[in-house]
Amino acid sequence: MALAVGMRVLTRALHRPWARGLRVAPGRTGPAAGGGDGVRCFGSPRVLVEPDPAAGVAVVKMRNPPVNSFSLEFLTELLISLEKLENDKTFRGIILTSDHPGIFSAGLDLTEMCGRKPEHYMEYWKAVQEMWLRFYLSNLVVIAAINGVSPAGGCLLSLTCDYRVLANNPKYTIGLNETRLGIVAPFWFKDMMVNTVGYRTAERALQLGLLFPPAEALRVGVVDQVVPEDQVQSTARSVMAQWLAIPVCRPGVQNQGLGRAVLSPEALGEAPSCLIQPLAAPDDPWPLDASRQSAFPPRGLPACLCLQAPLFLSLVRTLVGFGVHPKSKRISS
Ligand SMILES: CC/C=C\CCC/C=C/C(=O)SCCNC(=O)CCNC(=O)[C@H](O)C(C)(C)COP(=O)(O)OP(=O)(O)OC[C@H]1O[C@@H](n2cnc3c(N)ncnc32)[C@H](O)[C@@H]1OP(=O)(O)O
Repeated sequence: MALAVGMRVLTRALHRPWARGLRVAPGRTGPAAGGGDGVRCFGSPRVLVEPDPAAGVAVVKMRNPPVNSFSLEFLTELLISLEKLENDKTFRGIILTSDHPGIFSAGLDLTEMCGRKPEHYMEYWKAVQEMWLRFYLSNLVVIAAINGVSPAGGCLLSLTCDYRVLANNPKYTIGLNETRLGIVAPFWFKDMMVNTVGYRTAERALQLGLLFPPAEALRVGVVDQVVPEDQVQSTARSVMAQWLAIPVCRPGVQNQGLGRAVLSPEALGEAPSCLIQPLAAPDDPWPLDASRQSAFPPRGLPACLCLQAPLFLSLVRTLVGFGVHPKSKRISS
């Protein structure tokens, strides 16, 4: 199904350039409607923040219809909300969830990744990386209350969190399914999965592009807890309370070298530039660019999903050389 949707979206974007960027999220700008106990919600058109200052927690709800895909606008608003909360000493934790139960996030916005100018790909890719790094390195405790399907980038976002609670609905699958779309998960997606579920499970999951239903997701460890749908929020709240009872939870874990394992001190220093380069060097248009599709057309894949040589190398590195990337060595050491 994901493959079919991916193709549909890409084809549509290539043929209807006028439609790009027109998905407007409904909702309020500036301060939003009042929350419970007289506390005001705030946020932006695509991200709603429901603060609970007494608990030191804010619920961050993604609302970028129809599927909470990571458009550039959405990523920007999400990061601004995160920064606001980080800069406000009232808050020590956030619960990340979707405002549309049924879909946590469809991941990267496929319409951002084709038919655009190279500068756009650079900007978009930087925003994706920024999202990953900022959530992964946040000084706030982040709990994912996953109330819907969560493929690819949606899964990545939840992997940046300290704890994942998934609603027990067989439709709510989660995983890195990129290979099913004929694209490859960047090595840092892979590293996040390796850190979470271990090497062999991650290897198989990425190669086959597996989307795990709840029971399976729990078994392999992609999520930490599976609960009835109506208990996702309350469970996330109690987990948060547990974390916040630890005086220095996030920094403490980092100092012990337990969490945030992908980002060793060296990796942190070099992350932004070294991550951008492999996929979007200035003279190397985005691999999905329709104008450069002929170099590597794997049989059975539509032209718009064909990989270019640099991406192909990256694919080989991920699939065949799983674990030989320098960053993987850092993880296992
Ligand atoms: C070369 C690239 C290099 C590196 C990138 C690698 C990393 C990539 C990471 C990613 O995240 S890629 C994106 C992967 N995402 C998916 O595979 C999800 C695809 N979507 C779905 O499976 C389903 O849409 C769904 C999320 C399960 C929801 O299903 P539902 O039946 O509820 O809705 P429907 O399929 O009808 O979709 C509604 C609407 O939304 C559009 N859509 C869906 N996904 C995306 C998306 N990722 N980006 C942009 N738009 C998306 C879909 O086309 C429909 O639009 P329409 O109503 O106008 O037809």
